[in-house]
Amino acid sequence: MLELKNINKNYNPGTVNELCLFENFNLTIQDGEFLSVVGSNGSGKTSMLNIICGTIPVDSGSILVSGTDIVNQKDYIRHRRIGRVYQDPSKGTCPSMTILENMSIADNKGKGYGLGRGVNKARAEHYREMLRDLNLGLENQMETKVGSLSGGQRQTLALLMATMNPIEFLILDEHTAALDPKTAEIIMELTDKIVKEKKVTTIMVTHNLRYAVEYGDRLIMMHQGNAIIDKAGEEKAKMKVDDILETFNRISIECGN
Ligand SMILES: Nc1ncnc2c1ncn2[C@@H]1O[C@H](COP(=O)(O)OP(=O)(O)OP(=O)(O)O)[C@@H](O)[C@H]1O
Repeated sequence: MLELKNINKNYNPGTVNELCLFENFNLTIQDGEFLSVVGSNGSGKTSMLNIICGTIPVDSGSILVSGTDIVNQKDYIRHRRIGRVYQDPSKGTCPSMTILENMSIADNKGKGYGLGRGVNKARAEHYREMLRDLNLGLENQMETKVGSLSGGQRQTLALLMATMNPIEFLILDEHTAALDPKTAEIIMELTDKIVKEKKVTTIMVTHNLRYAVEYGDRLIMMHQGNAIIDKAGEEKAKMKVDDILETFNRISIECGN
């Protein structure tokens, strides 16, 4: 179980740009839950992910993983149990290295081999099988530099690399936003397959309301650092895109936008 407890976060404290984003923010995510997160620009979605990953510190509060507070744990330690895929397909992979080299580095993550562990025939064959499953023909391009792949191919590889080793949390930060509709659909189907197979606790931030409604077993909507909608189970299954749009429209009117 992942628990954010009484999280407080001020950006630029003591300056004219001070922003109190989270004030006693609480969120509990069950093991194996697939949580979709929607919300307007600036509502705090990415900040929440960064707080979980440890890339930004909190002012106060706890982040409990199975009851242990990791709030002071360094980000590189937390990353051992987290796979993260970003909006930008160029993040999460190294463009000047081949597919094979990229996969080898991802495979070595958290295993303490450093860069010294080479790729033997068996490992290369294992990667080839994983790539073959994607049906993108990447298994025949293992010596191709990742920088020459299309955005969709690269994002697929980034997702595969983020999840190829056992992880406890999969963090998806608008990971389909830069893709064309067909490729985005492929990535979402692959995401769903991976989440179900690995039963990994997943947090997916998306502006695609249809994906938020169709995928996952819980949905929250963020607004000014709060979760103003939180639906799971039957309630989530019954949700429609129009329900979320209605709330979006209501809060924009309330905020005078
Ligand atoms: N490092 C930072 N320093 C100062 N302010 C920040 C920082 N990161 C985010 N913010 C501010 O915090 C607020 C929330 O930003 P955040 O990126 O978390 O929102 P978001 O919901 O992910 O938005 P979007 O949908 O546009 O990606 C914004 O007002 C943003 O300007």
